Amino acid sequence: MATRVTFIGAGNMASAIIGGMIESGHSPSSITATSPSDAFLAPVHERYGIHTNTDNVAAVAQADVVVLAVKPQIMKEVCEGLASVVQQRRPLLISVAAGLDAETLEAWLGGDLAIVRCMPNTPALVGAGASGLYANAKVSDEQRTLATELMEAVGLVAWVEEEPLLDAVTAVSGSGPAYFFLMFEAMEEAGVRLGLPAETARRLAMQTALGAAKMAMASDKPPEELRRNVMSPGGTTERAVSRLEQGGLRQLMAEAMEECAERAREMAAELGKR
Ligand SMILES: NC(=O)C1=CN([C@@H]2O[C@H](COP(=O)(O)OP(=O)(O)OC[C@H]3O[C@@H](n4cnc5c(N)ncnc54)[C@H](OP(=O)(O)O)[C@@H]3O)[C@@H](O)[C@H]2O)C=CC1
Ligand SMILES: O=C(O)[C@@H]1CCC=N1
Repeated sequence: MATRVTFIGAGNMASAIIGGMIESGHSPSSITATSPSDAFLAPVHERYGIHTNTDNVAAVAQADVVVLAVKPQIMKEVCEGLASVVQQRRPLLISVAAGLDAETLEAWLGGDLAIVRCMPNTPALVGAGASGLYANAKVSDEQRTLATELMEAVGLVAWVEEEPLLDAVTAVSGSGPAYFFLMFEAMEEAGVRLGLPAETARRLAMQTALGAAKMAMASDKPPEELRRNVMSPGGTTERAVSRLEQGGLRQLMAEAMEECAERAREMAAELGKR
């Protein structure tokens, strides 16, 4: 029988993973998603053909894997409500919440449980996600393989052996799509200022990002060399890149990502109080 996966929460991140799983051939009938509101679940059911349920406990009672995909701020309440069924059923638990550490989640769920923390990102929806995974000591090799298979169905998987590194993963890839979307906005606005129709500037910017990522992933050359190949001496790219360097792009990126990781640590401290 197919592995039965229940998502607690059916929002942006859960929908992205569910959409990617189905796209990669996972049977919709083995997936359940929960949310407090039937009105919210109806379109999810309609769109993906999965089971939906407003009752978290009933949905977990049938699950082999439970993906905790609610906002960190309500995770304590949700976990405490699930503790009894989880202790009985003992599924593999995968939390996608930013910040919250495995020890805290395990305590909220009644203790002594296999917990994988996963930091995915929304491009999972199109099978191009990037996830960092960390397993607590109770996760078996089979369960690690199961978590890997589940997340590889929607993109790249990288395991980290030290839990705090998940905050770095959050800064790179969990929040990362937003950095590129912001870059698209900025490139579109600048393209329009240079006279292009907005739609043309947007499509060119996105295709360029896709092409650059594909090319860099297929190449054995580091990004720096690929960049230098675009920069003809005395040419246009050199002028643009020097402006970005003078404007402090690298330092700005370092600071933004440090803030991101710091926020994950703050959230853990704020929410992890038991
Ligand atoms: N968005 C992203 O790019 C990423 C998010 N994450 C993590 O994913 C998690 C979810 O984020 P995101 O999907 O963006 O948030 P959303 O707000 O989009 O989704 C949260 C979902 O949880 C549902 N929910 C609320 N209360 C309950 C409950 N008691 N039981 C079951 N479901 C409930 C909400 O339903 P309703 O709307 O009806 O309240 C909603 O469907 C967070 O912990 C976040 O840190 C991780 C990586 C990337
Ligand atoms: O912004 C957030 O808190 C979540 C976690 C990573 C991406 N979105």
